[in-house]
Amino acid sequence: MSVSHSESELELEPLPAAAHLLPRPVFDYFAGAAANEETYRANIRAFRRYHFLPRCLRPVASIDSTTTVPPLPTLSAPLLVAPMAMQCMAHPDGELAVARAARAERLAYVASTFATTSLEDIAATDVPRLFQLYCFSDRSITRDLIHRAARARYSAVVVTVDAPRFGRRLRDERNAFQLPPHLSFVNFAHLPSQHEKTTMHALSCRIDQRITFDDIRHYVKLSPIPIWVKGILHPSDAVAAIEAGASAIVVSNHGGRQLDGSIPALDALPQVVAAVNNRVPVLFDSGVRCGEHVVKAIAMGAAAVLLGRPVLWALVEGGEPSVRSYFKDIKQQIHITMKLLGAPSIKDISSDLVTQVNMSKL
Ligand SMILES: Cc1cc2nc3c(=O)[nH]c(=O)nc-3n(C[C@H](O)[C@H](O)[C@H](O)COP(=O)(O)O)c2cc1C
Ligand SMILES: CCCCC(=O)C(=O)O
Repeated sequence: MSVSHSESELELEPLPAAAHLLPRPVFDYFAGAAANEETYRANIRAFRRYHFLPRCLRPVASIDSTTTVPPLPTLSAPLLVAPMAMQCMAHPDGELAVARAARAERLAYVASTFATTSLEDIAATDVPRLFQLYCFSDRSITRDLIHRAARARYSAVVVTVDAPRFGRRLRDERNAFQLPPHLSFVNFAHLPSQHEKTTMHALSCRIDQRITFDDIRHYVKLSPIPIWVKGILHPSDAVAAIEAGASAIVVSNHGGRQLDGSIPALDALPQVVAAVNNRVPVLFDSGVRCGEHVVKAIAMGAAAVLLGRPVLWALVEGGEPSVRSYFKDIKQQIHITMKLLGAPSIKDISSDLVTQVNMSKL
């Protein structure tokens, strides 16, 4: 029997309640991905191809999921909130609600360059924090953002390298998606042009399409705080980023929002981990939907995982309390998974505890 496209989508990821609470163009911006959204779906499906190979009779009465990814303070679990733009479209409290929930649960927050709350106001929540940076052709803007992040005591700057331009997002094109008029890109409040402060296209046109690893080297020298690189899939790029001075790598395909047809991020992880060879922490995002996914990524070499869209759905549903209860839920899922896997601490989640299904035998 043939399954209709929408039924197979629902099996992959049930439609979040947020779908009914948001204006269609906003929901589509959050949920959507590039072109045919194949990579988006493949990211989530990839987790089904890796299975746990649990160990038994190990002492699991107490589970410790605390994790340290320098230079962040110790986290209660290996979880960060992925940088996601324009969170005030999801809820009036936007970035502040998510940051406060993360702080309460001792998780870290990555603030987007294109946030609708200033990086200084996010810092005032005192959440363990990183600042995600898009590099602009006008280098004074980029330098200014780095120095502001350092002054606001962000632990590191996370440079996104998979978006020299934004992906071909057909839903946004169809909806002529724009930031709603009551919001603006407040990190750019000082720019003279009102148009640029409020128009996604105008700002994104300013992203530097010529940056190379030499520029990463340049920003590493210039930055008072460490530089991480987000959006790596190719192992050679991971090595080049480390040689340029990156202190951590985030394996990600931007949740399928950039190059459709890219490898599922989970499939890219083991080779990057092997190439990095413990020189710096490797983090992971794209398609993580539950605690079991987090533990699989850790077993495959990730030091920690960034949570994307599910955080937005919780934010839409009920602001800070809903985000906090989402964090509690996923931490509980991680604890149960670790217990049943026979891995009482994060360092016990070794690579032999996950095995890839041999597709030819299925
Ligand atoms: C609505 C939305 C906005 C995003 N904005 C940014 C951003 O400003 N900077 C960035 O580096 N990544 C951004 N991302 C990508 C996320 O950081 C992350 O890589 C992605 O959400 C992971 O995929 P998942 O949500 O399917 O798990 C965004 C993702 C979404 C869904
Ligand atoms: C203009 C904001 C774009 C943020 C982004 O990276 C994304 O939507 O994926």
